[in-house]
Amino acid sequence: MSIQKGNISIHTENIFPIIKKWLYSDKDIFIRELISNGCDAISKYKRLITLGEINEEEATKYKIIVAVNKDKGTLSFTDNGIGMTEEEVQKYINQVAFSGAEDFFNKYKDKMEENNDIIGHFGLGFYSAFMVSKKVQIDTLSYLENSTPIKWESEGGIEYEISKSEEIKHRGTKITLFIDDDSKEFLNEYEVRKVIDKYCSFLPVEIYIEDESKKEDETENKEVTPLNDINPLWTKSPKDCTDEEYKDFYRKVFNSFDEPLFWIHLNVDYPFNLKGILYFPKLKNEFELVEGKVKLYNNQVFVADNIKEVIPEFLLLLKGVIDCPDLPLNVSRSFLQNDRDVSKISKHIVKKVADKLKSLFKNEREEYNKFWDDIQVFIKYGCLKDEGFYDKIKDFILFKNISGEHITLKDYLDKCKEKHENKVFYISDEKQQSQYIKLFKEYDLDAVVLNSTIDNHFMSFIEFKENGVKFNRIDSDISDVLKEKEETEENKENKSKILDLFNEVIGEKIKNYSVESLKNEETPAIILVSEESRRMAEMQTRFSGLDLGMNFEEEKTLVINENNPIIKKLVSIKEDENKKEDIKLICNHVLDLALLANKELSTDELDLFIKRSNELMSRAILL
Ligand SMILES: Nc1ncnc2c1ncn2[C@@H]1O[C@H](COP(=O)(O)OP(=O)(O)OP(=O)(O)O)[C@@H](O)[C@H]1O
Repeated sequence: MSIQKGNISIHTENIFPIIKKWLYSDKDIFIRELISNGCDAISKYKRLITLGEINEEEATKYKIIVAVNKDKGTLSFTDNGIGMTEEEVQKYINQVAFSGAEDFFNKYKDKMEENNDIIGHFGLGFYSAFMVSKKVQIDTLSYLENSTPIKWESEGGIEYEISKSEEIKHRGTKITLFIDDDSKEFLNEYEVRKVIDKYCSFLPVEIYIEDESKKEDETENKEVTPLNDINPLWTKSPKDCTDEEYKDFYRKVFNSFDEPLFWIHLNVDYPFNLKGILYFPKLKNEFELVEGKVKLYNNQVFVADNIKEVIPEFLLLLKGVIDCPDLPLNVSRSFLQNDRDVSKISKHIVKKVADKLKSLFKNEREEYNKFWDDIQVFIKYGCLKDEGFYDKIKDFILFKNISGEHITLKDYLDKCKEKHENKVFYISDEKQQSQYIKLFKEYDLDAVVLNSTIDNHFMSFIEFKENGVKFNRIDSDISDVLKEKEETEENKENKSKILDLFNEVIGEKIKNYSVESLKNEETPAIILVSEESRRMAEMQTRFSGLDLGMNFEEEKTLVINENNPIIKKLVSIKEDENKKEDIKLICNHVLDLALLANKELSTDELDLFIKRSNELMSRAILL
């Protein structure tokens, strides 16, 4: 055949330098594009065999070979797929591939200054080869009988030359890139491997890498294994996968040493195609949350991590892989945002997650209880982000109670209905509130542990969603709950004596006083803080510097235990003039001990407390 020359039909002469500059940050995608093209060519060939159009050659091993050659400055991609005839090169390379580049340019030329995260999702296909090459050469031989091997060459992507190829002897295509001086990293086998690992780890055709500049003896005894896994676990049917396989896959894909708690294998054929595995990792602390990663694939080709248009934001705390062949993933993100199928997929994923939680709750409750501490932050976050998710899983939300059991809100409310209807008592700090927990146990009351940062929001959210339900911290006003018996006249009189005494000695330092007969005689008094005032005060601290219009202080009640021997004694010596000083010291000390058990004392309060303790000791010994 004679040599043909031509001009690629590109109207915008300077399109290439612009695209090249613009694509700079994502330029490694050309490797993904060229390998995917090879993979497509092999799939097309296989399809023709299935259709009976061609007879399968014996023992064909379909593969793509990526070869770096530092000496020649080339990087090549060879496949044994369908190949191209001269007409096809004219049509697909000169017209299709280049019109793709032109479309790209036209579509985004107005957005040149915007961020460039759409670039990786726009399939520039074959044209992307020019991002790193000064010259690109195609050698191809079509599967059709008596085809002529074709060589296509272009420097700079504007002009091309077609001639007969001397290089290619077998069916398939070899794309050779003569790497530009500013892209020399792609002549490094290790660098190329890294990019293949990133994008092509699960491509359905085996990929091999060779370094042609290495001497024969350097490569001789090396075991040749493909770089990718052509049958990743998500492509298998869930019933054929073992737990060990799921865990291995997790460790391999996410380079994690930890074990996932459980996983969901997504396998949808209708109304859209979706396959994938979502793992629930152990999330011991809230700061780890940012590490989640959901990798999105399009027919086993990696597209991007964490595309929030497809995967609801809160699920990005999980780790996983999603393969959506139906998604137009090579278009811009703004397109994805407005695509109805995309939002359907996202809803479907949320539903599957909810179904899995339900099934664990119903069928593996013991295990579910164990997982709860690890997944609770994720679930609560999900509920806050997506009310629909909350509605689906609200009956499977667990609360750990003071006996260490995991119960649902309904369990709790049913159990406590008689004593405090619709009121949920909670513990925000088990150590600090231990005195109150003890008290609750003595009274056979229950409280739940809600001690992570997200719990404050979560409680308000449940109060908003579940009409009438109120959360009260365990040290909030519990006097009603503690009241056990009817008051007698004698009782009342005694109470008012105690109240008078404390009012007189301590006065307005404490807003409210109350006297109760607590079961445990040892404790002289406890402090209770009104739930509302505490929430307001906390909000004020959180938004410190913000003027909320008034100054919120915690509203405290000192609950004095009339059963305590010290309190009893105080009442009996109340009128004794000689004991006035002792009474004052002890009343103040009772208050400080109660405050101390509730929260740390302020510096001034602590100062006074220490002074008084010393005085009390010296009085006990010296008087
Ligand atoms: N290795 C190959 N073997 C056979 N045909 C190829 C090969 N590479 C490219 N082609 C042909 O050239 C066409 C254009 O390729 P290009 O990568 O630009 O676009 P595409 O693959 O169709 O779409 P995309 O933009 O998603 O990559 C392909 O559709 C295919 O017909």
